[in-house]
Amino acid sequence: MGKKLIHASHFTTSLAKRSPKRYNRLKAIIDNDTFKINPKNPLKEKRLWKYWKNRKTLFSQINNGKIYMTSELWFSVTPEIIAQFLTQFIKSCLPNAKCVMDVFCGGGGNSIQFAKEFSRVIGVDNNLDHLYCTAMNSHAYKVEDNLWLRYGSWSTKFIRENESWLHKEHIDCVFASPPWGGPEYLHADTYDLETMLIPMGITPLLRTFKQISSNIILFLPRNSSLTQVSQATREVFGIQEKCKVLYVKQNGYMKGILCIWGQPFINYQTEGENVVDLSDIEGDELEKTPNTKESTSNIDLYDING
Ligand SMILES: C[S@@+](CC[C@H](N)C(=O)[O-])C[C@H]1O[C@@H](n2cnc3c(N)ncnc32)[C@H](O)[C@@H]1O
Repeated sequence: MGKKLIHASHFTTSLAKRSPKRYNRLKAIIDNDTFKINPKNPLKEKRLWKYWKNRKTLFSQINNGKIYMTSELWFSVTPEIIAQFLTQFIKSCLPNAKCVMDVFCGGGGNSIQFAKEFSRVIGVDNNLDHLYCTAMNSHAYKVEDNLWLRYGSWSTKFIRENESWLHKEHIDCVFASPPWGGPEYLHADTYDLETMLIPMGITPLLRTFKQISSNIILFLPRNSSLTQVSQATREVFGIQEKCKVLYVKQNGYMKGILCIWGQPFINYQTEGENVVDLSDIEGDELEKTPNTKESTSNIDLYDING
């Protein structure tokens, strides 16, 4: 199944055998350990200092000197506590799940946590440097046995060309943290999910995911338009379908929202004492805000504090 999938445990050797051209592009990076983070050498790029200061929130293992990052990954990786929460949430709602797909897997922030709980995790990314970082980082967390990686650009064409093995995988849940367009996303009052999200708007993106699994989770900017979330839900899944939105806060700072589709997730009580074991995270149902009345009546809002 999925001949083009590369097992994370032998990512570089498999890449060298199967795609020598791609391997040659990475060779100098591999030989020089370019992306390996030395915890004793703070980053030189000023714009990354704040991420460096909080590096342990991204990967708790980072000070052990086994984590690999590109410049872009510093502001892209999902903080570990959020990735852990999400994994536990999926596990609680889908206790028999085996296979989770992480589209746009970046440096493996999510894939690694998924691989701790699920026996088959498939990470997809169109940046070979990032796939390499994910593979190396999975070694740091000793979860490489459960992780397979696929180089490719997510699109309707990708689905068409990979339809056969994607269906054979029986993917229980698709998670995606698509690029938000860099830290500039915060300059807009409302983040337009149809025009600002990369590589496509929320509606076409959901259509691609729906072909793979009915359980879908997206990590989106905190200022995302809920009206668009609601409209996309109706357009892609029909008027009866609901979307659960979790507001994710870390140390009081809103990091983003998790938009969740699929009956097992919607039916699961994300409040009170029945919430998954969140360690120091708790869930409380939020009052619907005034601008989210009728047009977003198919959305349930919750607040998650880390
Ligand atoms: C926000 S990051 C994901 C971070 C990841 N969740 C983590 O915790 O490390 C988005 C990723 O999407 C990838 N990407 C951008 N466009 C893509 C496309 N068309 N197909 C696949 N991956 C893409 C980027 O290379 C980047 O690694």
